[in-house]
Amino acid sequence: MHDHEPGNAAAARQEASGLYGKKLAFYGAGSMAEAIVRGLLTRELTQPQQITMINRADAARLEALRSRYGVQAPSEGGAKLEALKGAEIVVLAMKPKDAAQALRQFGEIVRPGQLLVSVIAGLRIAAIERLVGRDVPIVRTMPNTSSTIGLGVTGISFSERVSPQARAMATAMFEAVGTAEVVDEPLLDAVTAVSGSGPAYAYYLMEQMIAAGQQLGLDADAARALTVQTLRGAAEMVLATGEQPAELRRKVMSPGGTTEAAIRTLDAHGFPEGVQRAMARAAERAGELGDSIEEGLQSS
Ligand SMILES: NC(=O)C1=CN([C@@H]2O[C@H](COP(=O)(O)OP(=O)(O)OC[C@H]3O[C@@H](n4cnc5c(N)ncnc54)[C@H](OP(=O)(O)O)[C@@H]3O)[C@@H](O)[C@H]2O)C=CC1
Ligand SMILES: O=C(O)[C@@H]1CCC=N1
Repeated sequence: MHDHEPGNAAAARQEASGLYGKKLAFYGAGSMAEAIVRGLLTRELTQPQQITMINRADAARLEALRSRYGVQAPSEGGAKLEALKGAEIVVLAMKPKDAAQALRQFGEIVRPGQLLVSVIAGLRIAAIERLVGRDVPIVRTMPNTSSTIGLGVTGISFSERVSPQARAMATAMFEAVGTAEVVDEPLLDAVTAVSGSGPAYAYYLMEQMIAAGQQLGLDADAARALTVQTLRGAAEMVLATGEQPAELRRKVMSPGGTTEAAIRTLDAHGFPEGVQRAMARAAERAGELGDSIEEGLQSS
């Protein structure tokens, strides 16, 4: 799937990651699972026949995944369980509200040596251990959907049981679809607020800029093209120059000019405080999701 590089680059990545040839089961086959699968296949880190995607009920979704990626996506219950049992790496990728039940089911069939990788917001390593056993190595992560195009960023933390090789493999899995930062587990809720949910803030800003551009007389296509390239260019400028965003902003803001007028208006409408409050609330919500999963485990 990767057209513009010599085959030996893919082979080097495959060797470095240790993922190639490993059986991967995605327990949950929604947006986030698809983003990772697509990224892994595009980077040729593994092959479609090594991947099984499992959901609860949506057969049309499974058919779409089979035809889009050539992965295994069984619809029959026994085959789903077999795939979970047989996988060397199981990626937990259902919504937090569905996690307790799914983990309970997995706890009955888990076998030693399997590596569990969770992408579930809020779900703590201790809660996973309670159901599947303390001997199972667990990787808790917070990726984002930009993994689809290899531009994701993922926060990662490990339980004590994760071996150095498994740490390297899990990190390589997410580096294959972007960049990865290892953080202490409690910081994953902050990562969720910054980069897990973050693409949505950028899209929301784009929505508002496109709508405002249209109000100012641009047609929809022009407003979209100008907005998207502007945000892309701004992100690339921060990376390419290494300068602080505040510094780059000052270079755009001529004294008494249009940008200053706009930024003052944003400040008057509470933009900085709004962003800070929004992200604090996202982090808090991640904690609440974790709490509610643990309450579900207690009531079982
Ligand atoms: N979307 C995002 O931007 C990000 C999401 N995440 C995390 O990823 C996880 C998944 O999110 P997302 O992909 O958006 O969610 P989706 O709703 O798109 O997908 C959830 C998937 O889980 C499946 N599922 C639910 N319960 C079970 C079960 N008991 N057994 C098997 N499959 C099950 C669903 O199947 P069915 O449709 O058949 O019910 C569906 O395929 C969440 O925990 C979220 O916190 C993390 C980072 C970013
Ligand atoms: O909104 C959510 O809960 C998930 C976690 C981060 C992005 N999507």
